[in-house]
Amino acid sequence: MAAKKVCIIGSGNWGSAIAKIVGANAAKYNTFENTVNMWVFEEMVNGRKLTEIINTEHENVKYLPGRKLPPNVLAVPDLLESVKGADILIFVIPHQFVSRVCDTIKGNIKTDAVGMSLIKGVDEGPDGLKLISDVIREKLGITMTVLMGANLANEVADEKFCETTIGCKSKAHGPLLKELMQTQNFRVTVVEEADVVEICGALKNIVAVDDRLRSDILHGQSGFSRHISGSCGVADLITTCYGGRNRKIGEAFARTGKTIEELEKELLNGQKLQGPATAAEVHQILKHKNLVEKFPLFNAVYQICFQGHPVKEFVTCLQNHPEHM
Ligand SMILES: NC(=O)C1=CN([C@@H]2O[C@H](COP(=O)(O)OP(=O)(O)OC[C@H]3O[C@@H](n4cnc5c(N)ncnc54)[C@H](O)[C@@H]3O)[C@@H](O)[C@H]2O)C=CC1
Ligand SMILES: O=C(CO)COP(=O)(O)O
Repeated sequence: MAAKKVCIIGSGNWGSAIAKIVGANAAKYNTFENTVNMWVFEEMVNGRKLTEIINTEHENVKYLPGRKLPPNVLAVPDLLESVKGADILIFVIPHQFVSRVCDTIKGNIKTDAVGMSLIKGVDEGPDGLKLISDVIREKLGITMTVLMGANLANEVADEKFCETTIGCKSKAHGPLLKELMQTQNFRVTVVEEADVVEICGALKNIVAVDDRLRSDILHGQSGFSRHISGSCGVADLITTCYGGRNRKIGEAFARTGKTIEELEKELLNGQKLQGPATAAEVHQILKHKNLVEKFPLFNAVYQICFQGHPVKEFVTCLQNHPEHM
């Protein structure tokens, strides 16, 4: 069987951490072509192109400083060139950019390529909530899988032990993707319920902004029960609430009174928050379905982030939680 060509679409904090793993596994296993393309949204860093820095110093000095990437990870600034001939496409960009990226590569990828989304976020479709993997599947017509878990990019890049969950409906793709992603310190469980895995990853970011751990995510959504104990479930919720960027900005927002945009610029050096945008998207979806009252935590996060409600008002949403009425 011909070796599979892998392309990573994205090179931010998580994209670069994943490139470290994927590059090492591609070099180790004959299943994969040695060179792994990584699409980089080109920018200048200290007067040099980021792609040039990555390809000479093997480090993404802006988004994952201090950690070396394997030399077989090739930074490619041209999106179409990066995906050319790829059998496995790993999508790992902030969710607000996914539609544009898919529109660009549509018709220029292998029709039998398999996609794996590491993107945590949602979109709004005509019937309500739309998964990002569905956006990609619809736009590109390829088989989609997801990988989500309690994974902080810097810790994964530092090879701290953690687990992750691949959601993959196809029995053929599961072992292939596991071989590509698993290391001694990044342990992969493959499950069939890809939708559950993905929705857990997307919604926990809203809770993390709130800087408090609550279980609203689970209310009335019994389909979650099987995987909630996996890495993609409560473990991810806890991890993000303690150590993630959404938590960091949420806390600074409450302390300083600055806007989310100001804090993102000030504290994240180009990295993108997913929680506030997801809160806004979920709010729209719930509003259209007359379900806002059933999700008081999501609503409170939305009102505090976007409607100027005071942070202290958060407790009101718990005092008036439907469960207590
Ligand atoms: N960072 C983390 O610890 C983890 C992140 N994720 C998820 O992975 C996804 C990607 O996150 P990160 O890699 O951390 O990204 P990031 O937060 O570091 O975002 C910065 C990236 O966005 C790119 N970018 C900026 N403007 C762009 C544009 N107009 N079009 C395309 N790309 C543009 C930048 O070049 C950079 O590569 C998100 O959905 C996030 O929730 C999932 C697990 C862990
Ligand atoms: O998804 C993550 C951890 O699993 C990262 O969360 P943040 O985007 O809040 O850093």
